[in-house]
Amino acid sequence: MKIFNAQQIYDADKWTIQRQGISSDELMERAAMQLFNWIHSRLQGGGTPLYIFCGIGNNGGDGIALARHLVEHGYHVMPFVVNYSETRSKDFLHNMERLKERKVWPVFLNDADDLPEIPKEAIVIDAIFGIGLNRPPADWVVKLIQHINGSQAFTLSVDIPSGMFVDRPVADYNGVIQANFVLSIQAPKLVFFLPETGRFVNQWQALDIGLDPAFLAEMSTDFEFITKYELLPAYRSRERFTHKGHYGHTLVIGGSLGKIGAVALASKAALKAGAGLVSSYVPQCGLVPLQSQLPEAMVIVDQGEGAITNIKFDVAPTVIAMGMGLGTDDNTKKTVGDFIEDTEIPVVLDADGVNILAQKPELLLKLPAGSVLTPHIGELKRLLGDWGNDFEKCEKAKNFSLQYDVVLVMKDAYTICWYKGRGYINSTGNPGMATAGSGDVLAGIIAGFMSQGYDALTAALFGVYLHGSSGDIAVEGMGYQALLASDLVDNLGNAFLALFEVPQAPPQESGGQNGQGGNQA
Ligand SMILES: NC(=O)C1=CN([C@@H]2O[C@H](COP(=O)(O)OP(=O)(O)OC[C@H]3O[C@@H](n4cnc5c(N)ncnc54)[C@H](O)[C@@H]3O)[C@@H](O)[C@H]2O)[C@H](O)CC1
Ligand SMILES: [K+]
Repeated sequence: MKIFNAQQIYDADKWTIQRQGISSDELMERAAMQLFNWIHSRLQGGGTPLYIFCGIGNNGGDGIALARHLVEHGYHVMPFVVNYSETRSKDFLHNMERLKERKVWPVFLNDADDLPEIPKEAIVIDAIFGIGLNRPPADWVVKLIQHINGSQAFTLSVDIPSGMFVDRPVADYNGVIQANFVLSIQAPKLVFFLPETGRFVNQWQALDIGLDPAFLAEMSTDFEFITKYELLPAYRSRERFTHKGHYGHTLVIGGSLGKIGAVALASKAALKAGAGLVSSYVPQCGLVPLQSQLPEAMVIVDQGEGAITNIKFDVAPTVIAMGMGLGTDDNTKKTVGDFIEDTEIPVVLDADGVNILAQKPELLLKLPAGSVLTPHIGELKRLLGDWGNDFEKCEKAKNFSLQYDVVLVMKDAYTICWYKGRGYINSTGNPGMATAGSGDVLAGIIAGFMSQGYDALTAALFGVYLHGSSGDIAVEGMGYQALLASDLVDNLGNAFLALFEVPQAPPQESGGQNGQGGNQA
């Protein structure tokens, strides 16, 4: 699902109005109907008071039109106009007239003395600012936002939490609506997925208002939200007359004394992801533990006892997953550096592998074509240097991936994979996955996909998605705290099966429990 910027949304509006021969007012009416249907199907006409705070732009217009539908269906509606400007939009004014025709007169709020009492059992509908916010709100509007946040009432934001810009960092963290739920018009916004702004969005759902599909399909976007529907066309089924040689050979290089488990997790994950063969390259201390716990993998031992000191093997892997549990021994760093410099086999570099690149940036230019880096936030900082905010972080990550022609997997609550100037935002995962070994499993899955012939980007997208999906399935049976990285491996088969489950109802683009969500690896 494409993620549009504000200009693209305005362009799509214009085009839709022209192409479909409708007025902008009719488009707003579609948005209001979708908002109404969503609320009505949940409240079923219940008597909960609905406090609707509307700005004077089109976001406010959505709110006023919604108020009319709710009034017509007998809801207990308390509409307010947050009168922050004299420049009202045409469709806002139009909907105000319609509401007044129904003998409903919103209360106008003009300054901080006007803040209404909001009972905590009320539902607040926030339609103050939408994607048109272009400067920090006035102080009294910030006070209103704080007042709403302090009310403890369930808060539903229309399109985007008010006070949040759609394309730049928050100006004042105390001046943004803390939304329990966001009903986002047509598509989710990038800011829902970045940690600094995403924390204001607990759950969200996109409401399709029928913007011209051909126009949307043609528009190229900087970001895409990856669900199984984006991935399924790239899935390769297992053919009958094939053997293990058709599915490639993953070599996992890593481990040091006390950290052999990382290699075991990555190796098993690669096998579970479908690699035909997996070899694990470890120091000598890894031989017995690996052979005894993972009989399906072959083990190659380095000459070093407790750490890898001189990488040498005589197999011909399709892909190499490298870095998990390596440690920081000087000999290890040297042999890994030399190896990266010489090899032409695509690598999936994780953990200490990434740190070695950060220390020796000259190696970045030597990375084999089709390689993938999977840093967590700390490793990313070592690689890119610090950033001022999430937008700057994204810009740096995008440029890094472009400069070195690698897939950069930026692991976070919503992991973003960067390639060729685009960011692919993952939709699965949960905070239970913030646990030791989770990243080793991810690197193994991605390598397992690459070994089967998937290109690096597709392998990364499948890997990140299935890793998160496996975590989501696992926590259903155990909760967040008890999740272990090995549960992610054990549930990978179920995650594959879930790819092919047909939903009972048409798929709804949604995401959520953001305060609790994320596929931290
Ligand atoms: N296709 C769609 O997604 C549709 C979305 N709709 C809704 O329209 C809003 C966007 O409406 P817009 O009028 O452009 O902006 P806002 O409602 O966000 O209003 C802001 C308004 O006020 C001015 N402004 C900006 N910042 C400030 C400030 N700090 N203080 C005072 N005034 C400010 C700005 O110039 C705007 O005019 C979108 O979010 C959806 O909710 C349509 O209903 C249907 C199509
Ligand atoms: K809003």
